[in-house]
Amino acid sequence: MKSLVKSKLPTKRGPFEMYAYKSEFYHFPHIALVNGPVNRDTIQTVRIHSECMTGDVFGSMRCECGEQLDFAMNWFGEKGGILIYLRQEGRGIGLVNKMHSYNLQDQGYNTREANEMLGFHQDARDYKEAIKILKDLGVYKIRLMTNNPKKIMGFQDSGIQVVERIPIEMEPRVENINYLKTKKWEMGHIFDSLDL
Ligand SMILES: Nc1nc2c(ncn2[C@@H]2O[C@H](COP(=O)(O)OP(=O)(O)OP(=O)(O)O)[C@@H](O)[C@H]2O)c(=O)[nH]1
Ligand SMILES: [Zn+2]
Repeated sequence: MKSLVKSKLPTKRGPFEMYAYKSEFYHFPHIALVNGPVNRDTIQTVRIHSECMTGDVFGSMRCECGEQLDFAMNWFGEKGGILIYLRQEGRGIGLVNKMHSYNLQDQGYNTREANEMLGFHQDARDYKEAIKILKDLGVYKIRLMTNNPKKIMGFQDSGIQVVERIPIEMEPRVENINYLKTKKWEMGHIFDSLDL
């Protein structure tokens, strides 16, 4: 996969190079923010972040995406690393369906049940395009910042080695504690440092 365009992006968190990639499945381009240097032998710290407009842009407290994005960008701005921003809004079901899911969650269903009631799989994502982007950037060994074991499994037989997992656990709030519990107990996410 080749990038469409690359530009400099100085941010409050540090200096990044921004790359845009055309996706086969999503309308908007995936983005990579790179604070280098990158070469084949260095182990890069990588965050694969799925778009969450409500959390990333509007500061929603229903999930912890916005805080995770801040955490990763602060880390990479300071110490170097790569953020891949995939346009998989709502775990791949899109913003409008995610809002329908929020209404079901307000009636007492959890985030997994709500997805299934809307006719979707509990998690409609895969990470193949992220792998292609990392290869284009020349990355072959990574520390992956995630609590989701499925993201690590996505790298099996990919030619990219995940040498370590870096947890990215945000302190729960009243608005998202049940959501985090569902992710832990029904969707297999790892939250070792949180009492959920
Ligand atoms: N369908 C749906 N999507 C949600 C909901 N809450 C957050 N999301 C989306 O979930 C995605 C983030 O996935 P998460 O399950 O929070 O975390 P993850 O990316 O699998 O794992 P981490 O790497 O540990 O953050 C974003 O695309 C959000 O828009 C929800 O209740 N329903
Ligand atoms: Zn979110």
